[in-house]
Formats: sequence, structure tokens, C-alpha cells
Amino acid sequence: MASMQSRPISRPQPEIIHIHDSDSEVECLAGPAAVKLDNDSDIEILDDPSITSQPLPTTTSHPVAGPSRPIPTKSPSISTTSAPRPPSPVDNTSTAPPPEIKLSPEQNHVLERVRNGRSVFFTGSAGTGKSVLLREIIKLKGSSASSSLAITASTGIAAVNIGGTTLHSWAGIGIGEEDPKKFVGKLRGQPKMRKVWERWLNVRTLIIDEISMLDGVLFDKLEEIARSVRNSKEPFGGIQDWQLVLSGDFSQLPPVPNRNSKIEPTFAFQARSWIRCVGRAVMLSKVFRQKDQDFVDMLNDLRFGIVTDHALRTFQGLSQPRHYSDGIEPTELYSTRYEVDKANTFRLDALPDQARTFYGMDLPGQDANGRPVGQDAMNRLLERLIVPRSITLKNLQQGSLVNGSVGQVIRFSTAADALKEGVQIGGSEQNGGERNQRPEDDPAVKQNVQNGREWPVVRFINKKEVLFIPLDFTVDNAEGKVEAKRTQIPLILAWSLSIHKSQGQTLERVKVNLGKVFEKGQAYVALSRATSLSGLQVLHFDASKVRAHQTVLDWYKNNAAAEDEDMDEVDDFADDERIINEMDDEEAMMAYHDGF
Ligand SMILES: Nc1ncnc2c1ncn2[C@@H]1O[C@H](COP(=O)(O)OP(=O)(O)OP(=O)(O)O)[C@@H](O)[C@H]1O
Repeated sequence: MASMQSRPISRPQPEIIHIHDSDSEVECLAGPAAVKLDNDSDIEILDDPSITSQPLPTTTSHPVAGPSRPIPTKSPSISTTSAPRPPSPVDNTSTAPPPEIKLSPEQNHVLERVRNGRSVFFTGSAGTGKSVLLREIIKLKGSSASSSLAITASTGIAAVNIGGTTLHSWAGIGIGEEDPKKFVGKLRGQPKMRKVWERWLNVRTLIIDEISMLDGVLFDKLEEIARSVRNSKEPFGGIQDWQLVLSGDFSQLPPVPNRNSKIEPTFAFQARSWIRCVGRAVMLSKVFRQKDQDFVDMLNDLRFGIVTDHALRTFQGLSQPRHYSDGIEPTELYSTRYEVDKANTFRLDALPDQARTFYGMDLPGQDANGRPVGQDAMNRLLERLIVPRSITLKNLQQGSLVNGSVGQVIRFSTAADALKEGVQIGGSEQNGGERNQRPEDDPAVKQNVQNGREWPVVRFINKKEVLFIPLDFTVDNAEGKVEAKRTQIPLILAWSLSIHKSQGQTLERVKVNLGKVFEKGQAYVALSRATSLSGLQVLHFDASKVRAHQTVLDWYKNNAAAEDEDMDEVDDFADDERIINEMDDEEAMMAYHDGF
């Protein structure tokens, strides 16, 4: 087995987004074995709030400001290619042509509301097209983030899905523990915080996805910051001047508890300012992911913690392995990182080839007071991993965005050879911080051309090949300086995934193992990834695994009445839309301007 350790790389920091998750390794696999990538993109972010970091052995010192000691993360293995391999766990949703998307009346209703400059929070069960709608909204607002459009999500993985950044990163709040008054004082007083100040001041549309994973206390803090910066007593500093676009399903995964705090996280709807800022929720009710109404009904029951006898019999009856004639295996979902690792390692070890090992590296920086960051604090910070944003922007086009795409490591190559062969270098476009920069001018690529090391080349479903070199992932402190940094190849094994990581995905073949479910909403998230019962295998299903938060149940019950009112509005809108569709373009334009 060959083993390599990547040297810490000194280069400008990439644009970043934060992830509230922990993971410490970079893994990918050769041959048909899978590297799981998000959205058909070049990168897999490492996540999972369920995970505890591996203890990291400390090694040699490193030439970085402060007390930095580089810490190699657990070594990932990458197998070389040559011998025949087991079948790939390709997510076959990726191989299917993208479905044609025509927004439903209720989706259109939300889009219109945003077009009219109003704020909106839309929710709905898994598969009701919240992400699809959000991507349409982003298109409506100009397709990419700008000073007036903030595209954010509560977690990094969700942010990647919509081509955005984390709310934490956009808001400049670090891990969000600072007192809002103190934070605003810094924004006002410190020239280096000018950019963050201007961001808050100039934004016209703030999008926040996966709102269910945002803590209510943090929501209130952000609201207070907005009021102070915008110098207004109005909710969020004057919601009539700008708009909030919030999306998520509170029945899915809740906010991640802070391991170092005894305080239980709250839901965003429990924030003091929620009602004033967000108003009435719009409920999306049409489920697109599953076509089988019986399956949809059972999932809707599970969403609220209800397991009927029929559902119990159905899901327990799905425990037998499924056999697929094309050899494409289902994605396996587990509750804990331990199970995911074990399953992936088992598959990795079964490969006949020699393994190559690449080490990631963690480096502590300084906190906002200029103090060196200790290892515990650094581990906590790195729980929120970061991915370069530009990598996923190109996947924003509706229809071409496919969750859960799978790639394969097909060979190893040096950066110099990749450049010669015209193979794209993953993430290189953002490392130098300049758009349209030639790959060979990228500092990280330059360094890799010089050092002559070999890195994995991944082939994607669309046949595109990409060489992956280590990238820097940083967590910045409130002053914009590096507080902790991780350098790694942005790939992981993906025969199996954690349920947390699967949130937001659509999987046609999936094997769900509920043996160690520990979180409310977790079983629902896992089972609702499947598009059909025929593509679903379920292990260890029983009623005790299906739990929902009472506060969430109460919230949805109280908001059900609002849903009925919304449906009236949606029906009106559907009528308008039908009339419009029956008109010719000119008539439609006239009707539009006449307000019907
Ligand atoms: N208007 C539509 N027409 C056709 N298909 C749609 C439409 N809206 C969504 N879909 C499809 O339904 C599936 C689920 O959509 P999406 O991922 O946006 O749902 P979601 O509400 O965000 O789900 P989750 O809460 O589980 O993340 C996807 O395959 C998507 O392409």
C-alpha cells in the first residue's frame, strides 16, 4: 500500500460556505466503486451532524501564523484501477434524463409572491418541490448571488444544492454565538468588517433554505442585527423594503445541538421575531417525488409520527434484498457515521486493487480576539466544513441539477498531465479567487504542477473527467481571519451515506437501515428519499423508530387553517393561470398590465 501525506498548501482563501457538520476525512474510491458527489458537481462536502470527529493525531509543526500545528486527518484510501470490480452503486436517478419541470399552481403562487416583492416562507412534506421552486426563484432573481441577492442555507450541504453559501458565512457571524449588539458594534467600528456591513445593508432578497435546521435563537439574533444595521425598528430592519424567502420542512431534520452546550436547540418558528417577520406559511401539498398515492399517504403519516398497521406491514415487508438485473445497486442509508464508515470500508476492502492513502490536514488559526485556537475549539469549528462556492454554481440550471450523482475514480494523474490532456482540475477555478482564470494560472494548480504528485481522476455519469487536488476549507472568525483550516481532496466514499447527508436527495434505489435511528424525523427523511416501494429496501423498521417533535406537530396543526386559506389563493391563481394559458401572448400581456 502506498501512502502519501499532502503538504499544507499556502494560497489565497477560497470563497467559502460553512457546514454544521463534522467529518475529518477525504475518501474516494477507484473503479466502479463510488465517489458520491453532490448535484453532479465536482465536489463532495463532508458532513453529518450525527458524527463525532475522529481523534486526530498531532504531528509536526507547520509554518503558519500563531500556534498552528498541522493535524493530519484520518487517512482515506483510494484504490487503483486495473482488476474487475463489483458493480457500482450508481444512483440511477442520475442516469435518467432530467424530468421536465413545469411548476404547479401552488409553486407558481409562491413564485408570483416573490416576483411581487413579498416575503414568503414555504414549506411542505418531502418531495413537494421546495428545492425546485427555490431554484426557480433564484433564476427569477438573476441566477446568482449578488449584493442584492443572498442565496443561503442553514447547512453547507443545502447551500451547495442551491449554489449558495451558508447563512453563517453570508451574515459574517462565525459560529453565531456572539451577542448581536457586540457584533454590530464590530461591524460599525472595524474597517475590515465593512464588507459584511454592506452586505447587510444592500441585500434586497435574502434566501434561506433548510430553515428547519436553523436555531430559533439564531434567527432572533439575525433579526436584531438586521434592525441595527438598517437602523429601523421594523421586523428584520424593514421587511417592506426587502424580502425574506424561507424554505424547509420542520418535520425533517431539526437544528443540530451544540455538543458543548446544555441548551436544547429551538426551531426557527419558535423565535420571538418569527411571526412578525415571516407571517403565514405557504404549504406545498403536491408530492412529486413519489407517484404511488398509497406510498405518499404512508409517508405523510410517518411525517407526523403515525405508523398505521398497513404502514408497519408494508415497510416490514420490504426487508428482503432487492435484485436489479442491470447490476446497479441501491444507495445505502444509515443513521450514524460509524455505520456508514463500516459499510464503506467493507466495500473498499473488498476491492482487489492496491490502496493509495491521502492525508488531509487541519491547521488552527486565531480567534476574533487574536488568541490561538486550541485543538478542541478547532475541532468544533471544523465541524462546519466549507466548500468553494463557484464549484457548484454551474449546476444551478434547472433540470441539469441532479442530486446524488456518482463518480468513479478511474486513474491517478499529475496536475501537469491533466493540463496537457485538457482534464478539468476540480475547484481550480476558485482557488485564485479570479473568475475565468486559466487553470494553469491557479496557484494551487501551479504548486501541484511543480510537486509532480498524482491525484485521483474521477469520471462522472456525464462522462466528464475531473482531477481532484487538495483544496483548502476554512472557517473564518468574526474579523474575517482564518480561525481553522482543513486541506483535503474533496471526495468521500459513497456506497453508503448518512441519513443527514441524504436530506434533499431523490433516490430511485435505496436501502434504508433504521437500526440506529436516534433523531426525530430521521426515519421519515430516509424513507421519503425513495421514489417507489419497488426501489426501496428497509431494515429494522418498527413503530418506535418513527418519531416526530411535538412542537412541530403543534405548529403544523396551528398552521393547517392557514393552509386552507392559501389553497383558496392558489385556486384563484390556478384559474388566472388557466385563463392566461388560453390567451395569446398579446392578450396575456394586456391582461397582465390591466391586473386582469
Ligand atoms: N413541478 C414539478 N414538476 C415535475 N417534477 C417536479 C416538480 N417539482 C419537483 N419535482 C421533482 O420532485 C422531486 C422532489 O423535488 P424537490 O427535491 O425539489 O423536493 P423537496 O420538497 O425539496 O424535497 P425534500 O424536502 O425531500 O428535500 C424531484 O425529483 C423534482 O425534480
